[in-house]
Amino acid sequence: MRLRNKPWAVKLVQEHPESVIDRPDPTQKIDWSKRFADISKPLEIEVGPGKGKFITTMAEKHPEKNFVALELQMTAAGIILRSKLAQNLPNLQILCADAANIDCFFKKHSANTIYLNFSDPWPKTRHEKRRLTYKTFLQKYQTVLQENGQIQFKTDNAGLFAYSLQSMNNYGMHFDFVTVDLHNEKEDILTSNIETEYEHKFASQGNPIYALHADFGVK
Ligand SMILES: C[S@@+](CC[C@H](N)C(=O)[O-])C[C@H]1O[C@@H](n2cnc3c(N)ncnc32)[C@H](O)[C@@H]1O
Repeated sequence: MRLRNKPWAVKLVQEHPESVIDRPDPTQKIDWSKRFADISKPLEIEVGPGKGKFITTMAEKHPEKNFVALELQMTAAGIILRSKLAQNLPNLQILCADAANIDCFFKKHSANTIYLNFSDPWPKTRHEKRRLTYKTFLQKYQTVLQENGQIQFKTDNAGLFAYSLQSMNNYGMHFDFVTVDLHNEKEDILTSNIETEYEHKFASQGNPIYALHADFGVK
């Protein structure tokens, strides 16, 4: 998804370096202890949050955790920042960067969950390496996640879901939860689900939502 460029979003990002790290140097680790009031809280990362409904809702509901929104597009980063400021979410930081460098920005084994929500499907075989569940991405997530840390993935795209199951299985990951119809799951699963913008759109069109939780097992 490519958002139309919004000059106000770029300006807002530039005015708030305390909340957004804009295209950092991948050779330098980020000192997150300078950005979160309490670094001992569990850290959760969403890769590709888009306009950020999921991550801002999570940050609001879970003040006992720290969140990082890792988003490629500056306009999306600005939209998330606007919500962060409006909702007053000190436990949310925005990292405007490519997830291909995720292992450069976080200490080893420092996060306990990585969320991949409605990632771009890149259906052409020649673009396989860009899919956020390609093996090189899985390897980087493994570096960043704690032992028993989880990847939580949701999509409306059957092809990307099948591909991701296969890619994670080939990598030796364990599946803790898999569904091909998240919105018709049991009540407790439904009540804990936080919808994303894409999820709301596709589910309201009657499309099934696929989801999985997977971990790398104890190394
Ligand atoms: C299809 S949108 C989904 C947005 C949101 N997660 C949702 O469910 O509504 C995918 C988002 O992932 C971001 N993205 C794609 N590749 C990325 C990468 N390598 N690193 C960081 N963000 C990425 C895009 O900029 C876009 O905002």
